[in-house]
Amino acid sequence: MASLAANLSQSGTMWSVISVAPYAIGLSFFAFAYFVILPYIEYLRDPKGLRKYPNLSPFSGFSAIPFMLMAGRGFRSRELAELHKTHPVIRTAPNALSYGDARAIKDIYGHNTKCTKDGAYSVPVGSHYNLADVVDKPDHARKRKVLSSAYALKNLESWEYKVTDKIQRMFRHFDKVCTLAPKEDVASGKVAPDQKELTLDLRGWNNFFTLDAIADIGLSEKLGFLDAGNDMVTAERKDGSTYQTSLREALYPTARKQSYLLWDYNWYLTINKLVDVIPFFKRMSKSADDWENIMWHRGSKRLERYENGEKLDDFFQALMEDKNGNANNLEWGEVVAECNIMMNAGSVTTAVAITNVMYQLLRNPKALMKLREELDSVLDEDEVVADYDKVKHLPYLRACLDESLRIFPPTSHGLPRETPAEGANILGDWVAGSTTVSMSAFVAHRLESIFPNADQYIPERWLGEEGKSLQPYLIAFSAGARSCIGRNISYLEQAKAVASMVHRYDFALAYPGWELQREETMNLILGDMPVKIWRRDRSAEA
Ligand code: HEM
Repeated sequence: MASLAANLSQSGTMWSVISVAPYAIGLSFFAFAYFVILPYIEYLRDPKGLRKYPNLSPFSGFSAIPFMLMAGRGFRSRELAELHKTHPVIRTAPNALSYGDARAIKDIYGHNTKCTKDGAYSVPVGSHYNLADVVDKPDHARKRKVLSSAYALKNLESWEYKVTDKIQRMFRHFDKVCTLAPKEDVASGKVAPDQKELTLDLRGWNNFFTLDAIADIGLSEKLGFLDAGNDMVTAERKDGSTYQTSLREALYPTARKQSYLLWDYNWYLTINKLVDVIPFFKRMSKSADDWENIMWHRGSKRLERYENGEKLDDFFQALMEDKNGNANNLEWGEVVAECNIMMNAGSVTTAVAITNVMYQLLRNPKALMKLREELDSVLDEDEVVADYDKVKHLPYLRACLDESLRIFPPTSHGLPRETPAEGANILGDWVAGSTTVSMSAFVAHRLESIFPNADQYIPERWLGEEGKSLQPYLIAFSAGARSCIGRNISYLEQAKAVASMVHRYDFALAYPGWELQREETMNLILGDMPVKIWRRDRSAEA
């Protein structure tokens, strides 16, 4: 009986295999034809004239997969920078060109460009666009007008006290974990400090700082990460239930997933769901939900205060009403979307920037010394947090910040733009309509023709008239109408934080030659930065 049943089930399995086989074969053939043969025919047909450009890989003319795989290797722009040394234009995908010549900056991103943001921005959008992902030019202009008062310098400087407060809180922790001043050989970076004395992860604390600061500037919200020493926050599901989660764990993996998958716009949404069968990607999707839920909770709490008539001095207030108190009448989804981008773009990038400068200064003691001299000449000896008025025009401080933004731009990847329907002239060449074009800031900043010894940290290059003439090639904040609206907030945070840290403390890296780990997602994010920290001893320096 048992063997009859086994035979029956075996023959049943066989029949079902036989009956399914034609469909499987058909499907495979269809997939092969759709994903390989047709794109290859299109590649040979070359209706847009893109075949004249060298391919990133032999497959790039008919598939975006090689470009997607590059993301997995961790630093796409660095690989592109190498390739662009010999090729000014590279075809990275069937419909995408990467540029490696500084003249392309104006053509692609400049004020007069006809290029717009491409599918990379619109495809993943939720219910409402925010200022950074809106594609339509008039809609962008409308949003930028509403938001420009929120981001205006005048508002910004009136919010300085919020940044001061966060630096004070950060320094309470720094003071607590300060170690004893080391011997000269450790202080000068020649000898590794005792590993037990690496009491501070500077990268983590810079991130707590920028998150606490932007939450206060934006939503009058006290996240309290600097007080707690961690980034646990409340998130709220749409059914009203709440839970605790790590903010950075919610924020970073979402960008990582997009950087792997977001290069075939037609298939992104499908691929994005399909890959969730793999736990590695599934975890990233959960992070995206957590991020939405965090922002939903924060936004709702702030709305409650607004509806209760509280007039708070923050970005949210400026979103809801113009300076005369007239309602802006934005839909609630749009308000949440703007808060979302402000918290996201407004924290990650500046934390990366501050960490990078500190890292560069520790690796370049002469630059650090020069900066100290400049700071000591304007700050009182016992001044804990640098007053922005005193440091905002210091040329060497600004040069240190800009040189760091140059050598490792926090948003490093090529920001994709689409040529208008009628095509566009780029580098003197006509490029057909609806083609994706981009130039990575990392690639632009490593051009030897503009930045000699481009791999070296040389703040002096930004000084004087010569330095001024380099500014158009610093595209860490992008360029033109879609350039960063938050750059002034960022410079304020960077200048105050770096000046105050350098003025009050001394640091040593984990060992001579220690390097900061970087991973390029949409941003160039950083690994931990363990340091030994101690209070500066001016008498010993004299
Ligand atoms: C070092 C710090 C920063 C860097 C390197 C940076 C970089 C950039 C870049 C490259 C863009 C263009 C993005 C694109 O075209 O896709 C951009 C746009 C934007 N950034 Fe920043 N950013 C920084 C700080 C900030 C801060 C502090 C905020 C907000 C408080 C902010 C908010 C925005 C917004 C809203 C946009 C979109 C602007 C538009 O399209 O009109 N950023 N940023």
